[in-house]
Amino acid sequence: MSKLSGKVQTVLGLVDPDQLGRTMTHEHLTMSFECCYFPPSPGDEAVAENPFQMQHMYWLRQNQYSCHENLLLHQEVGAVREELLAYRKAGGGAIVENTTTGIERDMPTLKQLAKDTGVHIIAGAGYYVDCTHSETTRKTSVEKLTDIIISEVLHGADGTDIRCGVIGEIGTGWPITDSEKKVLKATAHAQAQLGCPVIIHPGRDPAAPAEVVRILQEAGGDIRKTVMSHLDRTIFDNGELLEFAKLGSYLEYDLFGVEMLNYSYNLSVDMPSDSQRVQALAFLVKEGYEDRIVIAHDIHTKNRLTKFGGHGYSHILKNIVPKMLRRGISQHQVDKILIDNPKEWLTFK
Ligand SMILES: CC(=O)NCCS(=O)(=O)O
Repeated sequence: MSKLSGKVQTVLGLVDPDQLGRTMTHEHLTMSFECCYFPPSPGDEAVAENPFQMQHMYWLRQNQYSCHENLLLHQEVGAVREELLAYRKAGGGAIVENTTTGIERDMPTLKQLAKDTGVHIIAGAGYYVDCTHSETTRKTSVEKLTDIIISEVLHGADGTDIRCGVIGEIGTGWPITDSEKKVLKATAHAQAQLGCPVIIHPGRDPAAPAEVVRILQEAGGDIRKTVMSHLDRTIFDNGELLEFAKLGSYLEYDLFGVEMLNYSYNLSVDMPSDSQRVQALAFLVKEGYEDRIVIAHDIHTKNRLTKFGGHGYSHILKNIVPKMLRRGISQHQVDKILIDNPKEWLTFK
């Protein structure tokens, strides 16, 4: 049995799973999303150059990916520190920081934030989507990628001795590219050796989550210990959702706070509102999946911080939990979603 077994690995070291408390399973505290810049519509260029003004706030909320500066979350460490202190005050205990190689993971800053705020921070190992893979990553074998991921968990990431406690978010698009398939296989191999949690960013197609599960399973991954992220922008039909749920992964609704008319990355998608997200949770609970649901905000742009008029990391605790209770999800079920399920997932086998 490894020394990780039965523990959760935070950036400050191993902790007893009961110490975590309420946990957001998919956030970012410092990262760059420049890789996914989406040019503004003709005529909007001037606003996009100077978006952080009251009269531009609605535009920014609707076009968060069309402004370079908005994508540089790593410039806001001070604001994030304040937010984490507020998150603790609101009853939060832990945050899974999903920034992987390709979107500027910053392990020393995560460690400092954990020290400064008392929030348990669990960092992610592995690689983001194909367009962020370096030439070296593309040429690296599955075996070598597996070794790198394992080393990020056992010894530390990015030349530090600060260790990751989860693999992911592992980025995939649609269709899944060869390089992404290689990373998925390495993820499954590493998970089989470490008994660790995994979290996946699927492509924007209803078939994408199940295809990822198939690849992981074939490579020996543990689907019961895997979170499928971003279901709110990926599977819209309740029948398809139940079909996917049967495969056994954790089901993550992680875009709480995002309400937009046009989803730049897939205009055929109608991004749900927070009310619709709560309806999806209530549906899954009614269908017996209360042990498999996890939730978060996936904050990855500046405009979503309270400093810039956004909802911040405490939105779920302050606003969504009361709404869940009003829509028939019991306090016991809320606690499962926020405390017990993340704890089970994050504990090494
Ligand atoms: C950082 C990240 O991957 N966020 C997800 C954005 S998406 O629009 O839900 O794909």
